[in-house]
Amino acid sequence: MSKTEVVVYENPDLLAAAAAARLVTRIVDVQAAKGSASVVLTGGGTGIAILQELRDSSARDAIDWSRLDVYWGDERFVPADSDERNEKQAREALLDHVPLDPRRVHAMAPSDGEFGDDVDAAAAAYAEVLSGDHGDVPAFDIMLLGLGGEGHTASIFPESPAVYEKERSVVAVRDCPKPPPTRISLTLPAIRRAQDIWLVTGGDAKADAVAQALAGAGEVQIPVAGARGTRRTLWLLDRGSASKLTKVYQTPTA
Ligand SMILES: O=C1O[C@H](COP(=O)(O)O)[C@@H](O)[C@H](O)[C@H]1O
Repeated sequence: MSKTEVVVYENPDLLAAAAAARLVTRIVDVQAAKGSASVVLTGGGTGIAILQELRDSSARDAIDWSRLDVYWGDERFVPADSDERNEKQAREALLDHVPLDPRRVHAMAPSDGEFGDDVDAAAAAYAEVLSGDHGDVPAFDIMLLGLGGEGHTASIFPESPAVYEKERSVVAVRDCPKPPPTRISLTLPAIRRAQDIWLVTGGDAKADAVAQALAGAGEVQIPVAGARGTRRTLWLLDRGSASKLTKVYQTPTA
């Protein structure tokens, strides 16, 4: 299991800008080493702010966008044109502004897509997308994950059926405490296939969950505690979300 690293930025804007810069560097390094790279996106305020920062950064041109696979860690099961959809927000923030290969953008189905409102079928189809020809969930190069104040990550909520899932890589999620209630999510076993997991979040409302996860809480109560990469587990926080940590972590000056 990878060591946990924590970096605390002065404010949410700096956090988003620094995470975007880190993304460019990591994607370029992986592409140089292997030819192509894969990234798993998150929804949520910080996740989308990072994509906006990347769109506005001239360094984004260092990435070979045609050799990048894009996946999602979770999706809200709503119509394709809903503003709540993580894919729509990511497209508006970044994906529609860069020359990605559309065949390498792997979105989860919306509730008005080919599976209609059958969220189980949509989740099973995404599991097939992940397993592809090799039969295994990819060892994603970089996975971005946000978290909720009660400790959820992706759409895995505390004490919910999804947090107990050991076999499937993708599940349908119902009755979420946070709207919209129906979602699709990678499971913790699939999340733990990622090489790098970057947990990105800002604001005081996340401070308890961050502190509990980093203090070693169990993943059933605090699912984000179960998100660990095989190569690296990196928490990128702002002062608010880090405010209940007892240990002093690295705070960059710029
Ligand atoms: O609903 C979701 O929320 C979380 C966290 O979002 P935030 O806006 O509170 O930071 C996000 O990680 C997840 O992808 C999304 O579906």
